[in-house]
Amino acid sequence: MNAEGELAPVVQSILRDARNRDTPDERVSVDARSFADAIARTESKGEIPVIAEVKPTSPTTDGNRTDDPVELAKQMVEGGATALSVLTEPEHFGGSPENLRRVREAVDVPVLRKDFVVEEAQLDVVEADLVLLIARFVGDDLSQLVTAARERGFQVLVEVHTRGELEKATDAGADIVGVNNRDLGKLEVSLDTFESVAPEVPDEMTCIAESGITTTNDARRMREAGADALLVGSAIMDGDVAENTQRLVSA
Ligand SMILES: O=P(O)(O)OC[C@@H](O)[C@@H](O)c1c[nH]c2ccccc12
Repeated sequence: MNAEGELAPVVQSILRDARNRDTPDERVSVDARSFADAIARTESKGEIPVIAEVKPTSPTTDGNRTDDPVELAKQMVEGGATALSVLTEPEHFGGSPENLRRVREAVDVPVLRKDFVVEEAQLDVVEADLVLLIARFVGDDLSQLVTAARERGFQVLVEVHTRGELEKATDAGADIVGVNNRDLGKLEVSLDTFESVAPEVPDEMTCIAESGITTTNDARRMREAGADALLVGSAIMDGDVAENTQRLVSA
């Protein structure tokens, strides 16, 4: 069975849509805000680096948050977010490249583009300080795609879910990895995933715990397991965004 056959049907349709979307002819050239520096600034204040995610909805979320993404982003920064993640996937996450463009203009922290990038031309859709590449979806082209993204000036976050994928990420020269606690096959979340994969992450890599982090306990648990930063969407989007961010930053 190929990797796609093991994916939840909704994830298969997300990938199909991503491949069929139009891409620009011109390459982007990004002057990226340093993610490492942003982490260091947060650490020096004795706070937990949190990447707060502007995610209007998702296949595993009830409802759709329709507030202006720029307002949400500003509140996240006010709450102490080290960086922001902005969904650009329109069909299943209510995102857009325009949301990212506007958010990046309105804040001065690094901004991650959250989408399902599987081929080079998709990189040119919009500028961002970091771009996400999901090891499971990119397959054998990971190393080429990492290089193509860096040539454009992006910092690259490679997402993994297993030790095998971590090895692929390492082989592809990744220096920032995110361990996704969500299994994209079943869409189930378990924080055990990070605890099992993180010890294998080489020390010199920046290691991010992704998904399913809700409470201050979860945040501390991920830090103890070796997370340099936490990527949090739903728990921040649900309610007062500034307050939710602040709570996790000072967990
Ligand atoms: O809302 P959560 O459980 O805090 O998760 C945030 C983020 O990790 C999640 O949105 C995510 C992780 N990897 C992705 C890839 C594509 C889209 C979304 C994601």
